[in-house]
Order: sequence, then C-alpha cells, then structure tokens
Amino acid sequence: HMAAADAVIPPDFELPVDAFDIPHCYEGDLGAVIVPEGMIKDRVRRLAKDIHAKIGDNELSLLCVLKGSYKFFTALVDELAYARSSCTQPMTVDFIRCQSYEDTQSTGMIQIIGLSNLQELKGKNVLIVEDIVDSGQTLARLLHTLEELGVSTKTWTTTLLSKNVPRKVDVKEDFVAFRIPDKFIVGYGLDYNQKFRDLNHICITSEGPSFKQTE
Ligand SMILES: Oc1ncnc2c1N=NC2
Ligand SMILES: [Mg+2]
Ligand SMILES: [Mg+2]
Repeated sequence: HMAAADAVIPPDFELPVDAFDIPHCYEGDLGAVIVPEGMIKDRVRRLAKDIHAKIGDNELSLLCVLKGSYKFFTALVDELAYARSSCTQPMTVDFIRCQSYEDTQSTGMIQIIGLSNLQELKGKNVLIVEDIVDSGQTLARLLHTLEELGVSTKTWTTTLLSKNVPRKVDVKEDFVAFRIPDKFIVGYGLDYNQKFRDLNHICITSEGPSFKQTE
C-alpha cells in the first residue's frame, strides 16, 4: 500500500463550464469547474482504500452530516463496501444535522438532530463524513459534542473539501479528498442558499451581479 498523497487543487486550476454538462438552470451562475465529477469518483475510490487501511475491519458507523455531504457520503459508502468486502464486521450509516444552540458560541455544543440515541454509536468506530472544512467550527463542535455525550469510541473524520484558509479552531481532518483554494464553491452537495446541491461538478461561482459571496 503506497503512502497516501494529498490531492491539492491549485488556485489557477479552472476548467471552462462549457467543457462540461451543466444544468441549464445554472448557466451564468458558474465561473469555472474546479473538480469535475469523474475526478471526485476516482479520488473517493482511493480514499476508501486509505480509510480501510487505517481503520481496519472493526465495526464502523458512518455519520453523514447533512445536507452538504450527501453526495460524497453515498460515493464513499459504495467504495468502502468494496474496500471492506472481505470484512466480517458490518458498516452502518446514520444521517444527522447539526444545529446551533443560542449559546453554542460559548459552550461549543451543538444540537445533533437525527440520531435516535447515541447508544447506537457506543463501542463502535465512528467516521464523520463532512462536505467541507472551512473555519473548522462545525466539525470541531460536532466532535466536542459527541465527546461530551460520552461517545468515547474511536472517531475519525473525513471531508470532501478542505479549504486553504486559517482555521478558527484547529480540528483533525483525518482523510481529505481535495484541498482547495480560498474560493466560494458550489456543487456535489454544496449549496449557495440551497441551490447547486444537484450540480455534479464542484464549481466556483461567477463574479456576476447575481452573487454576493456568503463566506
Ligand atoms: O465555499 C463554500 N461553498 C459552500 N458552502 C460553504 C463553503 N465554505 N463553507 C461552507
Ligand atoms: Mg458540512
Ligand atoms: Mg450551505
């Protein structure tokens, strides 16, 4: 098993939108494609092997952090199933949403919506599947909350995208699919005001008047 390498998308790597199949409703909103769907699939296949090599055959519970990571999550579970095909322990999936409390800023605790009870995670290895690490706050708060709630099992994190920006809080990103520049991206699950999640390629938005950058 060769040593795993990072996939870093350089700041000047921008492919023309019109070189790909883009939903007509998004014409004009997108400035360039920076990670085409095929490249995502290829990278996720290797990432699954790296994850299995590290976590091994223990019973594994995967947490999909909705909504943004749904596409990455599905692709990763498909590839992990193959990587673990000789495995005797099952892999389970859960879908959660993270909602802030009004005092989240001070406590660092978030509401985890969707886990019927945390007992289901006890004693298992947990892999948190995120769409993007930007400030690091969401993931750090989720890890902190799980810890506070006594999910003391071995927990790993994987993210489709890790943005090259200073973190507000340091957080462990065990498995990163792509390291991207500090640009606002949409697609492959990631949204701008709930739009573009269905876009199959990761794109940067156009500078056009219809956009004010939210991040
Ligand atoms: O670039 C981004 N695009 C969509 N959503 C988010 C981003 N960064 N943090 C959240
Ligand atoms: Mg997220
Ligand atoms: Mg969003």
